[in-house]
Amino acid sequence: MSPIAPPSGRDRLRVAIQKSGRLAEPARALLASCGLSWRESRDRLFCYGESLPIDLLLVRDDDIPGLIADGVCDLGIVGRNVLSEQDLANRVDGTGPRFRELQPLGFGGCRLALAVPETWSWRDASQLAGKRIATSYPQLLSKWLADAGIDAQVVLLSGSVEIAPRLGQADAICDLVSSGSTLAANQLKPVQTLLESEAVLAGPAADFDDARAELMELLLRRLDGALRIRRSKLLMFQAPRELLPTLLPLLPDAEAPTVMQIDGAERLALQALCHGALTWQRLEELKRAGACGLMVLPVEGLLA
Ligand SMILES: Nc1ncnc2c1ncn2[C@@H]1O[C@H](COP(=O)(O)OP(=O)(O)OP(=O)(O)O)[C@@H](O)[C@H]1O
Ligand SMILES: O=P(O)(O)OC[C@H]1O[C@H](OP(=O)(O)OP(=O)(O)O)[C@H](O)[C@@H]1O
Ligand SMILES: [Mg+2]
Repeated sequence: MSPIAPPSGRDRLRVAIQKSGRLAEPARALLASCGLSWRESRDRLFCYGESLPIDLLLVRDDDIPGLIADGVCDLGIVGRNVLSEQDLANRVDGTGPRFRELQPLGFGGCRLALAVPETWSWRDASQLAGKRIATSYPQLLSKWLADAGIDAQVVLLSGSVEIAPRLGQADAICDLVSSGSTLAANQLKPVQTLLESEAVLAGPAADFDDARAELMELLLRRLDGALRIRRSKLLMFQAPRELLPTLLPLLPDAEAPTVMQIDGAERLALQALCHGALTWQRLEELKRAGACGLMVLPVEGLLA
């Protein structure tokens, strides 16, 4: 029997991820950091789970919600933008909800935004009334327009949406934005965010009632740990003892630091596990407040 046939025994978990594209490598790397390893099929479409009974199916990202809904896959890693669009479509045609978001995964960040030509002077969304808006996300756009009480025409395009105003196909667009450089290159400006997106773990609307429930719990627990480690950094620095009350409030998302005395009692060496973003700005603030020898180290493992 081919390993890609729909699973008959329900003692393995099948996770769909993007075969190639923006989410492919980060999805695989995240699952590998949860201790999963696989043996790849010759056609590179299926990866058999070796360390755990969790297999991968490598597909187009747009197919992932449908594969979950049809029970071909148990879970999937896909952008919230794709999941929400297909969820709305299912709700509109009366077949949904058929899947749900289980866990945001912290990569593939972007937003679905309305953008208009740079030459427009933008006041508010009522300016879109009667206009044509090009998008690959007709459900999300139509719902947003309906909620805002705006009557506009949705023009469906499957790609290269940003060029539509220049080609005279549309007056405005609604597409994914990350750095904003594609909009700028097409003389467009973002004016309204419809959805903040990132890659998410998706699963079926109903809970599993067999061995997959336990496997899913295990995967969610490991994902939670792996994501926490990714966000965590170990910060080390030295400071005069009397500056401690000034420095500690600059570490709001740190656990209680380990404090060691050096040079008698006057100088301290500190190490703090920080769970938020340790930006350059934050490090500069600490330095200005008297910390020196600042060092940020990645965390490889955490066991509370
Ligand atoms: N500019 C961006 N920055 C960050 N994330 C993005 C960006 N554009 C898209 N994404 C996210 O990555 C997902 C996959 O994008 P990609 O361009 O690889 O998709 P695709 O071309 O539809 O791939 P496929 O061939 O699998 O259908 C998007 O659905 C979105 O969630
Ligand atoms: O704000 P930016 O950083 O410029 O990113 C936004 C662009 O990225 C995505 O396209 P992608 O590069 O994946 O091309 P494609 O969708 O046409 O394949 C998206 O559809 C936008 O066009
Ligand atoms: Mg796609």
